[in-house]
Amino acid sequence: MKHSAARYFALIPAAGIGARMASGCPKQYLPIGDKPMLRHTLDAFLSSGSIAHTYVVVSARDAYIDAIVPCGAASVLRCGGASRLESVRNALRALEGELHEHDWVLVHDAARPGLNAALIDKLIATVGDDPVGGLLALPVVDTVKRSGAHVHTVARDGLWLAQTPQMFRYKLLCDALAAATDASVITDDASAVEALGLSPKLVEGHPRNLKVTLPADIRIAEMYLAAP
Ligand SMILES: Nc1ccn([C@@H]2O[C@H](COP(=O)(O)OP(=O)(O)OP(=O)(O)O)[C@@H](O)[C@H]2O)c(=O)n1
Ligand SMILES: C[C@](O)(CO)[C@H](O)COP(=O)(O)O
Repeated sequence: MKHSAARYFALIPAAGIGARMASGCPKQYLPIGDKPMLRHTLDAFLSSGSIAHTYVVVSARDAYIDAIVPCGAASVLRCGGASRLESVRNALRALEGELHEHDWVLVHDAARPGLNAALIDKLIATVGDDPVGGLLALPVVDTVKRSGAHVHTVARDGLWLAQTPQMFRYKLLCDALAAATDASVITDDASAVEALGLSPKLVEGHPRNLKVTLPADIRIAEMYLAAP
């Protein structure tokens, strides 16, 4: 349920280099169908009536973003860091004084262009006024193996694959990320909140909201984005 007094802001970390994609430019600027990946992601928030404003965080040297963001449609924060954690933390610091402590922040990977307004509204409605927050995620459907000296199966009951957006109130998210030290362990916003002993709500997302990480993911994203 969306609360009329609540305000919802989107924060899109887009300061990565896409090393695993191994393309000529940062993957968030690769074309998917008729427009760059990041533009698809941005348009999902611009098409949602629930989002008061969208912020995109990029590296200080980013040479692509100005051609992507329609004038005034979103705010570009040139404070990207060496990790996703640092980029989000830097962006939250840059928004101090602009966001109120109870404002909701939906952090969403630029690399997940399949997001749509329906998934955004589902997350907002399902989280409601939860005291912690929540994230889109998918229940694991395959059998999971852990590699090592003796390969073994991990029980998949209760296992989910985290997606984004991950939504938390501004102050809680700032506090959680300020306390986070190891970007190799804190690989999403929810894990920083969990490290405080809190339990975010898991909201079932959709396979279309995949993270475009490897070259083969481009075709999958194109398929989903070609369908209305
Ligand atoms: N220093 C970083 C690293 C990542 N990201 C963003 O976090 C999201 C998820 O990260 P990932 O898919 O890993 O993107 P990259 O880090 O660019 O990919 P790779 O790990 O292959 O380099 C992406 O939208 C990416 O732009 C970011 O804002 N700042
Ligand atoms: C935030 C995330 O997309 C949730 O699954 C994921 O942790 C990002 O990982 P990456 O290594 O930064 O792509």
